[in-house]
Amino acid sequence: MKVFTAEQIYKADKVTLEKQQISSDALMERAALQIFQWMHLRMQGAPVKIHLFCGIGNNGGDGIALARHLFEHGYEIAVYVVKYSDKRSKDFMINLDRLKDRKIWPVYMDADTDMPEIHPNDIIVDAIFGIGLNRTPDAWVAQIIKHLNTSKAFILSVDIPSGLFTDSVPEDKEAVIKANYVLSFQVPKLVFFLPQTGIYVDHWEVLDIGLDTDFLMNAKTDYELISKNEVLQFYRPREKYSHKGTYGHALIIGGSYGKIGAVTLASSAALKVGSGLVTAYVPECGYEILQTAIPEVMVISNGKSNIEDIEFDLEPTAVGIGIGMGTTDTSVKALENFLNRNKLPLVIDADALNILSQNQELLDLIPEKSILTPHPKELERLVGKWKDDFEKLEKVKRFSKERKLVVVIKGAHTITLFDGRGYINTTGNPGMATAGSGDTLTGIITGLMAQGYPSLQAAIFGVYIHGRSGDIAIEETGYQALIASDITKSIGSAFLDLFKVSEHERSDTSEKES
Ligand SMILES: NC(=O)C1=CN([C@@H]2O[C@H](COP(=O)(O)OP(=O)(O)OC[C@H]3O[C@@H](n4cnc5c(N)ncnc54)[C@H](O)[C@@H]3O)[C@@H](O)[C@H]2O)[C@@H](O)CC1
Ligand SMILES: Nc1ncnc2c1ncn2[C@@H]1O[C@H](COP(=O)(O)OP(=O)(O)O)[C@@H](O)[C@H]1O
Ligand SMILES: [K+]
Repeated sequence: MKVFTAEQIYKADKVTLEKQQISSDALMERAALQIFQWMHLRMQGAPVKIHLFCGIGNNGGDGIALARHLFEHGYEIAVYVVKYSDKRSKDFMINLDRLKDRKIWPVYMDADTDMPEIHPNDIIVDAIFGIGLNRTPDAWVAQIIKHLNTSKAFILSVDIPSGLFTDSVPEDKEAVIKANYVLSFQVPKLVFFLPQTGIYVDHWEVLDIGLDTDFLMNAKTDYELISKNEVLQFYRPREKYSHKGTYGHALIIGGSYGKIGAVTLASSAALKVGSGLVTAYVPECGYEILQTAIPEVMVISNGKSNIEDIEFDLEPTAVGIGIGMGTTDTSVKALENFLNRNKLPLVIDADALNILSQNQELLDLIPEKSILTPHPKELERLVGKWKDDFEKLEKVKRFSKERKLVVVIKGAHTITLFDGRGYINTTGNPGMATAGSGDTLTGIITGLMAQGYPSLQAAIFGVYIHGRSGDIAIEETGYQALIASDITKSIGSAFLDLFKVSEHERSDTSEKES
């Protein structure tokens, strides 16, 4: 699913009005009806008080139109107009008149109005600001937002939490609605997925308001959301007359005394995603451990106490390097010598990333389309500090484009960047914030590359499968007890899940068939 900028949404809006020959008021009505139906389906007329806080722009207009539908279906409503400006939008006015025609009189709120009483069991509809927010709300509006946030009532935001910009981080962290649910029109917004702004969105859902399909299909976006649909096209089935040689040979290089577990985790994950052969290259201390822990993995030991040189006479189809290998001078030399000889695109993680950060000239030796998988600290060492999440994305985009590398920014929503475009993952959970889960990811991506998945696909698909495996694993373990090897154990279920049809999709099909 594409992620549009605010400009693209306004453009889609304009194109839709022209192509469908409808008024902007009709589009607002569609939007309001969609929200109403969403609420009505869940509430079924429940006698819960609904407080609608509306601004004076089109987001406010949506809220006012929604109030009318709720009223006509017997819901108990209270409508507030937050008068943060005199420039009321045309469609806001049209809908306000419709409300007054039904003898509903909103409470007009300005800097002097007392805060309304809200019971924790009430529902709040937040339609104060939408994607048109262009400066920090005034202090008294921020006060209202704080009041709503502390009310403990369920908050449903229309389109975007009020106070959240679409392209920057809020200055006043308190002046943003913390939404329990956001109903976003047609497309999700980038801010739903970044650590500094995603905290304002507990859950989100897209409502189809019938924007022009051609525009939506053809628009080029900087970001794309990656769910099952997007990765299914990458999946490569197994061939009947294939053999293990068909599925490549993954080589995992890393480990040091006390950190052989990292290589063990990565190697078993590479096997579990289907790599035909997997070899681990480790220092002497890792030899017996690996041979005992995973009988399916072949092991090469350099006979030394650390990764001092990297030499082997096999022909891997993909190499994952860096996990647990340390950053001593000997490891640096070993990496440099290896990079001088290597031609294959690599998966580079952990200590190999740290070595590159400290010896940036080595970056020139990395083959194009290699994959870097930094967590936030490793990323900072690599590209320097950033002011906020937006600057981080721009910095990494530039870095990845200049060097023609795939960069996987790990986090709650891992973002894979390549060639100026970002792919936002939707699987995974906080249970995965646990030792070794990154090593598992390195193994998964290397295992996919070994089978011939092009590097960008291997990264996007690997991140998806890693997160999905974690999601399946917590069904058994819960968040706290999830450990990295549980992720690996669930990789098989994550592959099977790719082809499962959800209840939701099944009912869609049967509706179409009947
Ligand atoms: N294509 C779509 O997605 C549709 C969008 N609609 C709604 O339209 C919204 C956008 O509407 P608008 O462009 O009117 O913008 P908003 O309703 O977000 O904001 C209203 C106006 O307030 C002004 N403003 C911005 N920040 C302010 C501040 N801090 N203090 C005071 N004034 C401020 C701006 O000039 C802005 O135009 C969307 O979020 C959505 O809810 C729907 O009505 C239907 C279709
Ligand atoms: N809160 C979270 N939600 C979803 N995924 C997470 C979360 N925290 C961590 N992860 C995932 O777990 C992995 C952690 O990687 P990393 O920090 O390198 O771990 P380690 O170094 O212990 O192996 C990443 O793939 C990251 O996306
Ligand atoms: K809003």
